[in-house]
Amino acid sequence: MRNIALVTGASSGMGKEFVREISKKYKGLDEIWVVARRRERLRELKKEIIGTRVRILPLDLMKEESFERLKMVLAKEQPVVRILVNASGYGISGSFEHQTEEDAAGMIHLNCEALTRITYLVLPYLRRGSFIYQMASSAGFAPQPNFTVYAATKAYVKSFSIALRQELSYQGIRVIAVCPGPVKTEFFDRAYEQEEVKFYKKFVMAAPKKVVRKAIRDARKNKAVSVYGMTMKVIRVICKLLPGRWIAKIMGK
Ligand SMILES: NC(=O)C1=CN([C@@H]2O[C@H](COP(=O)(O)OP(=O)(O)OC[C@H]3O[C@@H](n4cnc5c(N)ncnc54)[C@H](OP(=O)(O)O)[C@@H]3O)[C@@H](O)[C@H]2O)C=CC1
Ligand SMILES: CC(=O)[C@H](N)C(=O)O
Repeated sequence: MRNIALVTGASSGMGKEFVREISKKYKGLDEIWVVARRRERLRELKKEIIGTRVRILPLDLMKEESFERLKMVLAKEQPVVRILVNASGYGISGSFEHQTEEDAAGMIHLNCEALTRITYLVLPYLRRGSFIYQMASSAGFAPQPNFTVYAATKAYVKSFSIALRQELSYQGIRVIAVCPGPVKTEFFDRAYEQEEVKFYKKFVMAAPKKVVRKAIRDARKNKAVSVYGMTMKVIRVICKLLPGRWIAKIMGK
């Protein structure tokens, strides 16, 4: 029986960092399966990882055939998935009306639908003691004008993860919603292509390695949500205390 970890969004940012950390921190894994569109990036990562085999699955999770392919590979290999990390995702900032229809729908497609389908496909291969890391965001704590669709997708991921965690707790499978604030990755190149990254985001920008290490520690403590940094923890409490429409008003200004 082969024990594996499956990481989506592994070609950059937090997905890539998860692969690095998993290879060091989880003993007894035979393989790490890495998913993203950029094959070259995945090859570079494979070369870097020592001690655990890396299997490259160059898949576009916006395309139907990718799910068929993953389903087939899982059915053929019959692995035990010890860790699933859903880190593929993107965001586009700016007002809803100035966004392209493709992007507005695309964020929902990748951040919500693909993440849900991957979780569903992998579920039969998880066992007692397995972990699911879902990349949500602090953007999921409250509605965010000018990041409207993105924040809504992350509210979905957070809600989905917390409910699923409860459902799977009886099988001894742990689900954690990872909810960092701004993290220094390529995410911002695409998200803020049309405008400057907000100064307060630059101010609290975290290193991906620290966010991922904290997520792994929190998952081991069986936490439902992982939030990196004091600022984001305070923001989370504020978002719990104030009505969403107030937060939206403040953020909108
Ligand atoms: N950076 C931040 O501040 C924060 C990010 N997050 C969330 O964390 C997750 C990871 O983000 P981060 O690491 O920052 O971003 P990156 O842009 O660095 O990484 C995104 C990953 O998603 C993959 N991806 C994008 N589109 C597709 C697709 N169609 N099919 C398959 N894979 C795809 C990319 O690979 P490729 O292009 O090769 O396909 C890449 O590996 C996202 O869900 C993001 O929303 C949450 C909180 C904060
Ligand atoms: C990109 C993110 O998800 C981050 N939490 C932010 O709000 O900037």
